[in-house]
Amino acid sequence: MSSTEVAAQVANMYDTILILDFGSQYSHLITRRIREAGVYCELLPCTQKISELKFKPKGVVLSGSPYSITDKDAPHVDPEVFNLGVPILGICYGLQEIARNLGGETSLAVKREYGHAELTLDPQADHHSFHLFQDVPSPTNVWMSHGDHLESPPNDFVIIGSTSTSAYAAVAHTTLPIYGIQFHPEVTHSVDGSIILRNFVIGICQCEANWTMSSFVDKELERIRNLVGPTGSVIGAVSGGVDSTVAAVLMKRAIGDRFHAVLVDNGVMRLNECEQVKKTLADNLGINLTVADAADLFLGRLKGVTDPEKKRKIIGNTFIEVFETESHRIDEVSRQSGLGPIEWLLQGTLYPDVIESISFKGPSATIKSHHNVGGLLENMRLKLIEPLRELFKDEVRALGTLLDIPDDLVWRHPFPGPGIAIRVLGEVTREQVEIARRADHIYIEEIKKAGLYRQIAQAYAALLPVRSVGVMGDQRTYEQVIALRAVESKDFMTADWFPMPVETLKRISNRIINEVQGVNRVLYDVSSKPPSTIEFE
Ligand SMILES: Nc1ncnc2c1ncn2[C@@H]1O[C@H](COP(=O)(O)OP(=O)(O)OP(=O)(O)O)[C@@H](O)[C@H]1O
Ligand SMILES: O=c1[nH]c(=O)c2[nH+]cn([C@@H]3O[C@H](COP(=O)(O)O)[C@@H](O)[C@H]3O)c2[nH]1
Ligand SMILES: NC(=O)CC[C@H](N)C(=O)O
Ligand SMILES: [Mg+2]
Repeated sequence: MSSTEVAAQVANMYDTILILDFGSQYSHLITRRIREAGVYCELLPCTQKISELKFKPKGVVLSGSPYSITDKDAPHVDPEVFNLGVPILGICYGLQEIARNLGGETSLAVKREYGHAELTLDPQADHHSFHLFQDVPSPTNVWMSHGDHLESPPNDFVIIGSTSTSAYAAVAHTTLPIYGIQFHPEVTHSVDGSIILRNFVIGICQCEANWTMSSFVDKELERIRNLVGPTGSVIGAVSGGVDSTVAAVLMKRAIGDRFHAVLVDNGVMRLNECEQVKKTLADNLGINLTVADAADLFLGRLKGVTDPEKKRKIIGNTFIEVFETESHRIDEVSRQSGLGPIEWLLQGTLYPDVIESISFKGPSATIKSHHNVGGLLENMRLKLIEPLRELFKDEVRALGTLLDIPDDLVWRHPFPGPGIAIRVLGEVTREQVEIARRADHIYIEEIKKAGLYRQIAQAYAALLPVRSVGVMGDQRTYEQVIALRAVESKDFMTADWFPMPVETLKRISNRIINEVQGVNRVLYDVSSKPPSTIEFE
């Protein structure tokens, strides 16, 4: 089954809003806000042919765009969208696109408008039974980001809101449920933006607000069972991270022991991590788990390697090799015990990955080659099952809580596939991994003690490939340096360094230097992303 077919399956189970993406940097936020209103929505590129749509939306949102509507190569929507007979909301470029299709006029603005604006509502002007601005005070603060504007709206459109610089900041058709707004309701700077979007999807499109994690669980369990059938078996790699754990627990609920989880001990996991994951997943959550001990194999292949990309490639390729060997073994055992062959591979793909891959803007430049299980499929001839592909990270966390996964796992910071290997700069040896591991363990322990863990998106200790001079017990030391990294981030695409309290830093530095042999200096990383990245390699 193709991934669009899977998406359509889900879209057909809920009242769904279709968001057509013209490449705006805020498009995914429209999706977020609508989901927060409890309504399911799908983001598709603006080039989507309406006749090829696999579900019937209850309403359509046209996003903003970096293009100017007057550009020769500007993207345009399939005009059939206006014949769907469902409500339409155009945001910024989307408004201009509505005007272009329905006979209005747009032009390049004299001056760009970026930032706050005060929107004054004209309640008289909205003739529809449900008002787009229901419960919104007038004036209200909105966020503008545009160069072009409406010169005149199409026939039968009236103004329902304006600002001092935009006469047509909000317009509506007098009889049809078609709306256009020049500002961005999806960004938090538009203070009543969420209410406006909720008014559109629930009040105007009349969607049922049934997108909740508990309804998702019921429907998803049913979908998985139908997909896999009464005898099918599924295999999946689990890391102990949030995504793979939630996906694994969902599979366990759906098909029990016909789901086989594999944890690869690559020798570069955190301190005691493999034992802990085994305890939680197998002992507490009852998942059918195999731990493949491949630490020697990984560390052997990493010997003498210092180049970050080479390390990543070695770990990625070795991971695939180990996982394949394990899955053949499990397949064999499964056949012999009468459970049937393994036909499916579980992946913890999330919605941001899906958005990225269908992005209207196309793929972005490779900064680092991320290791995940994507490379497995070609050789394995397994069908893919991705129960989280409709969810954002915070939805995955909510789902995890609902599935009774312990809090410390649900709120765990992300951990990269290549693990500590990309946090030990220079050659990765067993001894170096051990130093980084111990320092990291102390660091995280103290962050938790200080009650800061949840405020931080990701924190870890890296071991730098340099030595510095120190003095301990009147003796000269010449030892290594630990760098502490902690960042705040929503999506890990951009990040700011976390302002760690000085007292906490003092305690951490003191403990690391005293307790971790081989370290005599601790630094705190104050670089944001960009221009740095979150990981050192
Ligand atoms: N050591 C490992 N053993 C088995 N599978 C792994 C290992 N490391 C990574 N994976 C696989 O690679 C996938 C991608 O890793 P990723 O870190 O993005 O997700 P995660 O670990 O599930 O969650 P999180 O993002 O919270 O760390 C995991 O979901 C898991 O399937
Ligand atoms: O599963 C993963 N496999 C990888 O190879 C990998 N490399 C980086 N990361 C994580 O991605 C986020 C962004 O990291 P960077 O700013 O270093 O690119 C951060 O959360 C990183 O921890 C990885 N995750
Ligand atoms: N944010 C937007 O959608 C901007 C649309 C268009 N690029 C403009 O400048 O008006
Ligand atoms: Mg991980």
